[in-house]
Amino acid sequence: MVSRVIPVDPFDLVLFGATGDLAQRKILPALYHRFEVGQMPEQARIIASARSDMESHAFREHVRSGLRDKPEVKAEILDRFLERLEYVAVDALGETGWNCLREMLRPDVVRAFYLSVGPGLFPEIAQRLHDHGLATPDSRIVVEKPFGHDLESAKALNEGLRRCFEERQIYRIDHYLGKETVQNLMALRFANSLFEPLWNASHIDHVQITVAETVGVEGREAYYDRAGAMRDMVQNHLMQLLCLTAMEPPSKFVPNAVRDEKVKVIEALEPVEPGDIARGQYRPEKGGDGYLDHVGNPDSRTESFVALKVHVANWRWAGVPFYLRTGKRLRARESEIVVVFRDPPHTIFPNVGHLHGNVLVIRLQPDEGITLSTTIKDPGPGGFRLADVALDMSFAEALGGNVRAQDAYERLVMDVIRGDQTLFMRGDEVEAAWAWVDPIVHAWEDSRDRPSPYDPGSSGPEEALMLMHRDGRRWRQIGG
Ligand SMILES: NC(=O)C1=CN([C@@H]2O[C@H](COP(=O)(O)OP(=O)(O)OC[C@H]3O[C@@H](n4cnc5c(N)ncnc54)[C@H](OP(=O)(O)O)[C@@H]3O)[C@@H](O)[C@H]2O)C=CC1
Ligand SMILES: O=C1O[C@H](COP(=O)(O)O)[C@@H](O)[C@H](O)[C@H]1O
Repeated sequence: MVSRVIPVDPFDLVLFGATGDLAQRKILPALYHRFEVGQMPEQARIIASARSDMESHAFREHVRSGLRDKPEVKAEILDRFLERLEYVAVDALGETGWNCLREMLRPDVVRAFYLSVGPGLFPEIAQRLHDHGLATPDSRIVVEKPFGHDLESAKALNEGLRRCFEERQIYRIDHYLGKETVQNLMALRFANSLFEPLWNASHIDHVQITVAETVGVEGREAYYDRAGAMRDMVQNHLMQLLCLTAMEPPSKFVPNAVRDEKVKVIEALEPVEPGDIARGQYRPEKGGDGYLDHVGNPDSRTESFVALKVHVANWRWAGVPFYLRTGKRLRARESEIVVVFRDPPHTIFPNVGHLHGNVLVIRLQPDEGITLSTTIKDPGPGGFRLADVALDMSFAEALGGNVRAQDAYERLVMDVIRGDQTLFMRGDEVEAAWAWVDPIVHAWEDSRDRPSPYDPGSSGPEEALMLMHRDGRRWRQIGG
């Protein structure tokens, strides 16, 4: 299956923080790929910007050296892509560069400002874009995560941005929303008639959402030690996965209809009981370093793992627990949503042993796909026995081996140019998520308790396993 690429309108994309890690590792490669597939029209231009003083050709060489060794990058296409790049030095906190930037921008194309800089600079840059006359009524501003450290700081960021831009112009990135399978979750639920009638407390026993990473906190130690897993991952990525799993069908697939439904889920979340949370911090590896060494803070009480049981208090989900967990240095890199259906109300097959029954696994990464386990008759000779089998669908295989999956940033940047906010978080959504997270992290900060240590390469601390065991349930094995 080959999908047709529709070019977007001509644009000027100003990338602040263009020399930084995220821009080099994610945003510029994403733009290269959209160029390669023909989604960028002739008149599309990327204006890279940071404080460092350099000429455009030096910046292009910098980008070339980061991209040219990637196996999927073609030298001749890279040359043509680099011609679309200009560089201008701008100090977000001073006056340098703003006039130059204004002169470069064209009046008759889509104008977008991507702020790949620390969140402390968001209001500063928004204000200067406004004061220097660069922000037009139709221009767009894109901001990276973290969107605040708590409710108060998120409100301050929203106020800072809204002084200069309207909500319809603000694109708050959560890159999980750009992942193919995350969007497939909506397609699965709302483009099929099979699942939705069963998608409620009458038929679903519980839901598990796991985002497990093998990496530690390397490279972002200072930020992470202030944030921890709850702020870094649960407040945004896991919250979004929970919302898309639990929300009511929106009336249309349009930004505010989708986002209204997500906000209702967040507002329906019950406060979490302290006994329903497990926190962990990874130990030193044999002969190596652990979390405390990595962040250079022997007293750190920041969690690199968290698991929690969450309830969505509404008719659809009454009594259905959602178990969430995420952590660093775990056994495997694996993100999935597992929907465990209730057992049949009555079994006509005695002595069949324990089976898993119907479990729908939506795999976000790696090997994106969907598996539905069902119970069938075991074809073996030993009488009437039952067995679990998986109906397995890997997207890579289903869509043809030669289709390269789009990276989340590719989709999101092009959605900005198209002016589609569906996959971006609205201001009230972010604030609602912080309002739910704040009491949890503040309680940790007020207590002297430490997170439980866990071994690198494991599934997290024992307490996380107990969270489900005591309810008579089990996590799906990470990397299993
Ligand atoms: N890196 C990652 O994996 C992820 C990052 N993010 C978020 O993305 C944003 C950028 O992160 P990252 O790329 O890692 O950060 P870096 O520290 O690597 O880069 C920061 C960029 O901002 C520029 N900058 C800093 N101060 C100023 C200033 N006063 N005026 C103009 N430009 C300035 C820097 O360039 P110069 O020094 O030349 O001015 C540099 O280009 C952050 O909000 C981060 O939280 C989100 C998810 C993942
Ligand atoms: O936003 C973040 O996400 C990454 C995980 O993203 P993935 O696409 O690789 O799953 C995480 O490592 C990082 O700590 C966090 O800030």
